[in-house]
Amino acid sequence: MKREPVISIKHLNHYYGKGALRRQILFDINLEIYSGEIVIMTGPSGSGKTTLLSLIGGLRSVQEGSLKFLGEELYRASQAKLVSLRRNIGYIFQAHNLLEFLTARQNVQMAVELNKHISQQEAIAKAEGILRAVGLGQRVNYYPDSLSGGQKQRIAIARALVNNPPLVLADEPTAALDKQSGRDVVEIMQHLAKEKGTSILLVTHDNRILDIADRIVEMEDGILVRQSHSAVERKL
Ligand SMILES: Nc1ncnc2c1ncn2[C@@H]1O[C@H](COP(=O)(O)OP(=O)(O)OP(=O)(O)O)[C@@H](O)[C@H]1O
Repeated sequence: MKREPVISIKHLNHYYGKGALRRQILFDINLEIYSGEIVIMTGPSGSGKTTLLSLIGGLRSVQEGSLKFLGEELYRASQAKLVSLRRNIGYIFQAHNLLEFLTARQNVQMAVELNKHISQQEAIAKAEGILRAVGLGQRVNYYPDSLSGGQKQRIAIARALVNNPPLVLADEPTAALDKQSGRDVVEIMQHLAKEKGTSILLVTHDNRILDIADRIVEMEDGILVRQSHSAVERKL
């Protein structure tokens, strides 16, 4: 039986600008990501990685080609469909985007309460549970300001994963961290993803974390120039 990919991209092109200023940024991208796979995307600055990530995340409209998330076509999808898609994706960015006036637990709890009609007690229990899983059980009532960069990034991971999304998108999650904190952060992501069967697409310049990937894809001038085949595809 052929497994349905979480993400399936075919002949995707993308352009910025209008008229004479219109410039093609992505060229004929083809990529599939399967359930539970960790895919790392590398490539020089300006090669189009963030653009591709934002298209996959439903943060931009697909202009040309096909991009399917769990079998649902995003090309010509309505805004309402994109909004509902975003609920199924966890986002982790370099700037962790935590709310400074909320504690670690409240930052995570808010993500739970946005998505589901569950009681406050349940939301608190879920938030505290995942904060323990990322090693912050002793810090649930701390404000981000009083935590280290690595600890803040772990809150962002907890927030991205707390609703068990099928896909997590991470853009340079270790860029602001020292070597050990960066390593800890990606190992926590790897561990939680494998435990829950979450797929992760992670953009990075950080060569020290490439070994956590099941597959590495490389972007150059808007073209996916190299991609190793995943174990899942090899088995098909
Ligand atoms: N909103 C925009 N409008 C016009 N051009 C843009 C826009 N966003 C990005 N670009 C251009 O598109 C190209 C690809 O940018 P993108 O941010 O996707 O690359 P990247 O590989 O993620 O780079 P980095 O590693 O530096 O984050 C760059 O030349 C950039 O200047």
